Amino acid sequence: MVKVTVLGAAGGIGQPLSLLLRLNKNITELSLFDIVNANGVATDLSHIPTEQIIHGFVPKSRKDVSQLRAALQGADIVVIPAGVPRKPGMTRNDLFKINASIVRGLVHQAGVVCPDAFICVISNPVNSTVPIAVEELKSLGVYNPAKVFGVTTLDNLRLEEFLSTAIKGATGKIVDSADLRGDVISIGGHSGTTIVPILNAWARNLSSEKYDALLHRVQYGGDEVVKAKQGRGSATLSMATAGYRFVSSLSAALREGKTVQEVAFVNFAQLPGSVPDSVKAHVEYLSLPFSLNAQGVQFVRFPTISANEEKLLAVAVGQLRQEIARGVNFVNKPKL
Ligand SMILES: NC(=O)c1ccc[n+]([C@@H]2O[C@H](COP(=O)([O-])OP(=O)(O)OC[C@H]3O[C@@H](n4cnc5c(N)ncnc54)[C@H](O)[C@@H]3O)[C@@H](O)[C@H]2O)c1
Ligand SMILES: O=C(O)C[C@H](O)C(=O)O
Repeated sequence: MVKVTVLGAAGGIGQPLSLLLRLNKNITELSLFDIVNANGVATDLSHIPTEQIIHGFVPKSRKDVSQLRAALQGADIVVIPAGVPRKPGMTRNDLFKINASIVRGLVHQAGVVCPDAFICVISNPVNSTVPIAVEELKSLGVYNPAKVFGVTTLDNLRLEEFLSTAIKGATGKIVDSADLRGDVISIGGHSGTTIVPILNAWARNLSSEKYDALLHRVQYGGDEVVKAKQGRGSATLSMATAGYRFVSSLSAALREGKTVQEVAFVNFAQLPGSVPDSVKAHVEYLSLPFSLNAQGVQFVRFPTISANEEKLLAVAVGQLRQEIARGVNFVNKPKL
């Protein structure tokens, strides 16, 4: 049995993500929570014939946590796309003021109700909201580094798709983006220069101009969507696809007992792995590839990277340090 709870299920990401999760046979129960309309979304999805149990939960008042707790009861996986998205001209860090408290409040209840669950944070700024989740779980004494993730899968989807397109443009070769999965990966964080695409031998297909264009597109793919949506939000459908890819991997690990390979933003400091001391000296969090089973992350693998990618990572780490510290301080600031 695998129960998934989506917090923010009625939103632009929440709805298509919930639809995809509704169709996944490894997920036996789907619980949808939002401050608005989660019952409507759950009722709509409940008409799709599957064996899955589905329920929607909406708070009865501003202070009511009973519905959130009911939604979280028995959850194996908690996915959090709750919060505000960007508008043109904003950075992800501009969302901190609102989303930090939302994520902290939701993770607090998850830590109380389902402390063993996998926690998957989608809400931005991921580089700060994940440290917030971690510090909140630490304060409750239920933190398990093997089970808390920032969902950076969209950076990998973008890299696979944009690289496949760039190779076709540069060489005429057709490379199915599915064949790039796992071979090219975005590491680092989830914003601008903190995103570091690792291309392996595929880099040889691109001139330096084409490489620079690809790098910019992967690092600023989010801005491309925000601009195109003209004030009506940020990536939702591609993000739902990305979130689904990540959650379906976790579900397969839980239901089928598989060991899966995934990439996400993790606190690697206490996890077994091959992260070099030169990186560990600066940050405790990075998006990195890892193997995962039903107990969580088993081994974090630091990929082989080129000299140029090393330089990009140094820039990423400098920026990440500040964004991680902002999240940590938000939870640990002294109470006045
Ligand atoms: N990690 C990524 O790669 C990635 C990609 C795209 C978007 N995002 C982020 O995901 C978040 C959501 O984006 P969206 O487009 O779905 O926004 P949206 O506004 O369409 O949906 C957000 C939903 O969250 C709900 N919500 C707000 N406060 C809540 C609370 N306390 N409890 C439960 N639900 C609450 C809202 O009612 C709304 O339905 C944004 O922060 C966005 O920046 C992250
Ligand atoms: O760009 C955003 O604000 C949303 C998301 O983080 C993305 O990468 O598309």
